[in-house]
Amino acid sequence: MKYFIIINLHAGGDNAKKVWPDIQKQLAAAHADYQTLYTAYPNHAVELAEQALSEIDTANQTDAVLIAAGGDGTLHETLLGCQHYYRVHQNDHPVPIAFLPVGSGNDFARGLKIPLHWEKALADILTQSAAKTINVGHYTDLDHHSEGFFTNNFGIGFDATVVHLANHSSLKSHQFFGQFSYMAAILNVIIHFKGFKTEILPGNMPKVTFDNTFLLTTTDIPYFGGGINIMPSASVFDDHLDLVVVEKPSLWQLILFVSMIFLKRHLRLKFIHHYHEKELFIKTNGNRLGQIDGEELGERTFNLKLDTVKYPFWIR
Ligand SMILES: Nc1ncnc2c1ncn2[C@@H]1O[C@H](COP(=O)(O)OP(=O)(O)OP(=O)(O)O)[C@@H](O)[C@H]1O
Repeated sequence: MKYFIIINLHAGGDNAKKVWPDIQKQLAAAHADYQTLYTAYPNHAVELAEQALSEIDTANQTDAVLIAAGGDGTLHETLLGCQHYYRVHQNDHPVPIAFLPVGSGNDFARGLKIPLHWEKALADILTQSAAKTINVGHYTDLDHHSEGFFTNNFGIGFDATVVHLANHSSLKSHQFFGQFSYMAAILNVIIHFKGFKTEILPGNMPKVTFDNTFLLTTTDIPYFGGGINIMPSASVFDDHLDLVVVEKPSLWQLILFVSMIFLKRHLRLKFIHHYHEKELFIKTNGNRLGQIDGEELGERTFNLKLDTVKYPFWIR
C-alpha cells in the first residue's frame, strides 16, 4: 500500500504536532510506504487531497490510501478535495480515505468506532486490507447554486453558534483548557440564544414549520460537538440522513434535554422532532450561523436540499 498522509499539525490544539514524531516512528517500524502533505493554512487540505489524487493518477498507483490526520475539519476538507477531483475525473476509481484522529472533537472516529488513540487507529489503518463504502452527507444550496459534503453533520442555530464561539474562544488553542472551550461556549449560547423560524420538507411528507427553532442538525453519525450523542441510531451505512429539530426549550426543558441525552432518551421529548429520510429540504428565515463538520459556514439564510453520496473509507 502507498499512504498519502494529509496532516494538520495544529489539530487538537497542536496535539498533532506533539504526536507526529511518534506517528512517523510507528510508520517506519511498520515499513509503511508513505508520503506526507502538511497543511499550511485553513482549507489547504482540500487542495492537498486534489494534489495527492492527481499524483496517484499520474503514477497509476492502484493501492493508494489517503489518510486525513487531524480533527473532523481536516477529514471534512480531505473529503471535499476528493469530491472536487472526482467531479472532473468521473471515470477514475476513488481512492479511499482513512482517518487518523489527532484533533479535539473527533466525532467521526467516535461514530465509526475508530480508536480515539492515534496509535491504535494507525495500527488499524496499516493492517486494513480493503475499503468500505459509506454514505456521506451532501447538500445543495438552492439559493446560491452551490454544493458541499459532510462526514458528520450540518447544523444551523445552537450547535453552529457554539462552534462559532468555541472557535473564537481564547481557550480553544490551549492544549489542556481547549477541551473546555465547547463547554464555555454552550453555557454562553444557552443564556443568549434566540429561536428562529424554519420550514422542513422531510422526503415525501408534508411541509412542517417550526416558529421557535433552537437546534437544527442534519447528521450522518451519532455524535456532534465533541462527543454529544445527539442521534444514537444515525449511521453512515444507510443512505438516510437524520434530522433533529429542537424547539427553544425553557430552562427546565433544557435541563431535561441534557439529562435525557445522557440516557439516550431525549428523542421522546415533545419539543424534539426527528426525521430519518433519504432527502430533506430545509429553509430558514433571517440570518443564522451554520456549521459543517465543526467548521464555520458563517451567518446567512439557508435554503438547502440534503441527501447522501457514496464514498470508500479505509475503516473496519
Ligand atoms: N496550518 C494551518 N494553520 C492554521 N489552521 C489550519 C492549518 N491547517 C489546517 N487548519 C485549520 O484548522 C482547523 C481545525 O482543524 P481540525 O478540525 O482538523 O482540528 P480540531 O479543530 O482540533 O479537531 P475537531 O474538528 O475534531 O474538533 C480547520 O479549520 C483547518 O482548516
